[in-house]
Amino acid sequence: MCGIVGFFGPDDVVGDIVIGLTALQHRGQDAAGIATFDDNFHLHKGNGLINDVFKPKHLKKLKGNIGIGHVRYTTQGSNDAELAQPFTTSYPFGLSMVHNGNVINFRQAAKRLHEKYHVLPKTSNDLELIMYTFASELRLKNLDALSVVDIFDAVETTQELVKGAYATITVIAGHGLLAFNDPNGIRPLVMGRRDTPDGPVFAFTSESTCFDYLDFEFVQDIGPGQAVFIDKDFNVHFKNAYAKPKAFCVFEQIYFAREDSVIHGRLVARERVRLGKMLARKVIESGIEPDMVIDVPSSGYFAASGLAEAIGVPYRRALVKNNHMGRSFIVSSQAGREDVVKKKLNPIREFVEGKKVAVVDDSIVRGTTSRRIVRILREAGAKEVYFISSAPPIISPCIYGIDMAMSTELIAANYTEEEICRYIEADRVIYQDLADLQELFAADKGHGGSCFACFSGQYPTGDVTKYLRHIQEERTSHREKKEDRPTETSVSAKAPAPTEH
Ligand SMILES: O=P(O)(O)OC[C@H]1O[C@H](OP(=O)(O)OP(=O)(O)O)[C@H](O)[C@@H]1O
Ligand SMILES: NC(=O)CC[C@H](N)C(=O)O
Ligand SMILES: [Mg+2]
Repeated sequence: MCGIVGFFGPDDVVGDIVIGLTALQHRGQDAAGIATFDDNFHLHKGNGLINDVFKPKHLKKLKGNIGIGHVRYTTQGSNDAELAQPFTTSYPFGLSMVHNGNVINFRQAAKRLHEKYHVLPKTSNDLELIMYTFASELRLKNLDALSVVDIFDAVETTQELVKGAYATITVIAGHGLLAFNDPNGIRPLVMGRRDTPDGPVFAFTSESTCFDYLDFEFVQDIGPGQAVFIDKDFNVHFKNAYAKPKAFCVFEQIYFAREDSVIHGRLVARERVRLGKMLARKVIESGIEPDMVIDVPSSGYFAASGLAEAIGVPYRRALVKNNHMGRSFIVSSQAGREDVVKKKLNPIREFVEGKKVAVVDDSIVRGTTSRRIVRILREAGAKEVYFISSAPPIISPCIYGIDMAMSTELIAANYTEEEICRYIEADRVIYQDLADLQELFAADKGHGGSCFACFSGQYPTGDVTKYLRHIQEERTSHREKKEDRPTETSVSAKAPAPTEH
């Protein structure tokens, strides 16, 4: 996943961009980049967190009243700084683009770029496919009198040709700021506005939490296939939604997005409490009788508190997180993920000693976190440990921007619940039911359609068998080359062989 922002107003926007990106740091930790435009594009990007990449001397050079920013969590190509976003191209007009998501017809789109538009992308970042397809379509218009219709026409052709998930923001130099989403609206993108004495500032960001920090009014979500263009006179133009069914990523609600964001009318924190409450039925049916419910920080908290409330068992924060460690799940190697998990969480012995503990996390993906948590809780004296996931078993790769691209690395795709329970050394593992999750996010409940592909194997963009095969082969050969072989506890190249304890 990545985080994207774009701002356009009467004054320099770099300050807003930095604050916006900082609020989105949970969406990407590999790299960060900002491009602004005054008479020229000013671009700075590099590997690391916002505070590592942007020093005052860089920010000083990022002049202009229009600009975009990106925090990257790699899903295509390498982690090299060269592949960090934004990307820019000088023709037509000068364009700079960022995106969140993942293109799934990479080869076909690259071939078309080469054969039809005579463009050779410089890197293996899928952003180039979106940007050059859009740029090439725009080039076919009358550039002396470019109209909003022309821009939306080029967007629509791009949406037809480029398959997958992509929420995008583009600066069109001298013309304005454009945002558009893929036809299914898989990734989040919201629009906001702040009025100043000198005129309005418009913003597009991955999540609404940015607007709270920046004092912006939320205007609307950018829906499936929708595009919004702010022209140079600050007029706002809309291209309506695409005819495809909306398939918003439900994993954003479960894990990825920040709890204080509102996405498609739903406050993420509230949905997580609901997910926790929904688990009560399964917990009661299982016959376990925990003395306390605890959460796995950071993202297990709201579900844990919901479950505790629903089953009438005290909630305690009994795992302390080292706030200097980021998200483990978005670290790109298994060894790195294990290292983060190890340094990140520490149990409070006095709270758990002699207790039957129900520990709630948002999800079990590769099993790295859950296995470690159960172990440290036992070492701290817990009598029994029940591991409870507010997400259903993740059985299929995500091909839309969350880096769980191979089924071999998904523990639930390869093992039964009993085997997983033995592997993580828990006394019981309980998962959310998929049917309950689908009921909570049903189309008729205001959310308007969700993507459940990682839980159900049903992909909203059609038959993706070829792409899944391609990505499995590519990742496996990449890992073999890097000799990132599985460690004893690793599930990165093949899910673990469950053992008895
Ligand atoms: O089964 P795994 O492969 O370990 O993946 C699942 C874990 O990864 C995420 O946590 P992460 O540490 O990334 O972020 P968080 O601090 O926001 O919970 C998620 O919240 C789970 O705890
Ligand atoms: N997670 C994302 O949204 C990644 C965007 C893009 N595919 C990249 O790797 O840079
Ligand atoms: Mg976690």
